[in-house]
Amino acid sequence: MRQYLLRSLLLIISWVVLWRVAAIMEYAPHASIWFPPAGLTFAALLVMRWKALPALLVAGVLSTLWVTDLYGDEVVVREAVATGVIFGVAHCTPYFIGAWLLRSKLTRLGSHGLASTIMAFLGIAAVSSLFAAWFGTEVMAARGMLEANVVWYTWLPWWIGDMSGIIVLSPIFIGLMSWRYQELEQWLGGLSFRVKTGSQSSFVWKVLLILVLLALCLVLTVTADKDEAAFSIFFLILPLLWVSYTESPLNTAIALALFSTATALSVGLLELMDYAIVYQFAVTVIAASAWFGLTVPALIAHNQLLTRQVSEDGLTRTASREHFMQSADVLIKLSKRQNKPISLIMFDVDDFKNINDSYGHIAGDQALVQITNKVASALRSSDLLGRFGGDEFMILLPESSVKYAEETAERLRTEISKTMLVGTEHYFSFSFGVAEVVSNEHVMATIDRADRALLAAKRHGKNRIER
Ligand SMILES: Nc1nc2c(ncn2[C@@H]2O[C@H](COP(=O)(O)OP(=O)(O)OP(=O)(O)O)[C@@H](O)[C@H]2O)c(=O)[nH]1
Repeated sequence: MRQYLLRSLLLIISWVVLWRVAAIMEYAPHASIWFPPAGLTFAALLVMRWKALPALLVAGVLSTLWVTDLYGDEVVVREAVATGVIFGVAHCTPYFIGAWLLRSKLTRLGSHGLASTIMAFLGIAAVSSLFAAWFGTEVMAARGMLEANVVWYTWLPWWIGDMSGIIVLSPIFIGLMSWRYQELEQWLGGLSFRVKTGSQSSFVWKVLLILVLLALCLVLTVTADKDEAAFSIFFLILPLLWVSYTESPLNTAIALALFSTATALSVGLLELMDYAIVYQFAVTVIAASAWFGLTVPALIAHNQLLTRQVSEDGLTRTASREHFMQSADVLIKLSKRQNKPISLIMFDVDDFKNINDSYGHIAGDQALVQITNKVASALRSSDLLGRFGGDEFMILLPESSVKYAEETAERLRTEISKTMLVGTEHYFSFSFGVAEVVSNEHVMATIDRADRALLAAKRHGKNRIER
């Protein structure tokens, strides 16, 4: 309970402070370039659910009391409190529904849905902020805080301000909260806001570059005083996408927060109110694109993982059978074009079943890993080692005659016969079958001949090489 009260108090203070900061950046009555409290409301409702509502309502009341003071309105405190509660309900209801929808979608998506997570977040942010702006302006008009004839032109910037507040800032608030609410990470679709250790200097340089470019765009707009100059801010999408491709989600969230705060503050300081809507759209569009940018490294990493899973044997990390066949096909064609010999070794662990039976299957697995590591370290980097299945492996030796392949097999046989299964006194032994790829032969035909030679080695007493 104490922890809940402390969290609620922190939420109220943060919300009111952010609201006051946004009020400094107002460019139309009740509409600022971007509205950070909307981002906090959305993040709080997403993470704390209904438990965030009391604190948000209190924050709504406090800000209403303050706004009447800021605008110099003469309002009875009791009336202002009632307005605050109604405003709080109008503000929270759309975000509560939006956060609930996003949360239930995220829990269904699991850990591979980063692109869908981001798409759902952006869509829900746009729709829920639309309703929040509509309800908010209607409440203010109904309570006499906004004249009916200005509702329309207040509503649109309010919407864009709230939307950019959510799109730009909710992720950083969610990130900060995810340090306390660890279960969050499970349903962020692979988005991790954990602080990465290591040098941050390249990130700092990127942020400085973004701020310098932003300053140049703003100076250009002040000097030229033309729409075309104001629109130059959209070029900042490039460095911000660069950040999202190369940095962690937390750093992307920090860069977006700094960029948007600097933009919003500058519009007020440099009196660029005529172009405020351009900056609002720029901040929102750039943030939305940057969030999508985050999916690219995640998709690449996922792709690499899948590629590794299909090209490597899961246990021994040697080439999978499919990958071996594909690579062998290419290597054989290359050798034939260069008129160079290419050979194949098949080998099988002798009496491997005994290892499983005597020491268990886990020890059998470890034996396979130990054996393949040993064999791989004794081969050239151009040789290809693959698992045919069970305890049977194959090696393709480019630029090698059958004689060289036999010598290699003998070297491996001698080496292996001196090797013991870790933790036991069991010495390994292998049988080998060797064959050279003859012209225009498919790799399967060579494998078949090498396999028959291997069977002959087994028949002739094992721990030997046959050709
Ligand atoms: N631990 C473990 N065992 C495996 C794996 N794949 C296959 N095996 C077992 O390996 C054994 C292979 O036996 P065989 O090749 O038929 O016979 P062997 O005991 O090696 O005898 P020879 O080949 O005649 O020397 C079987 O008992 C399989 O169950 C694996 O990935 N891990």
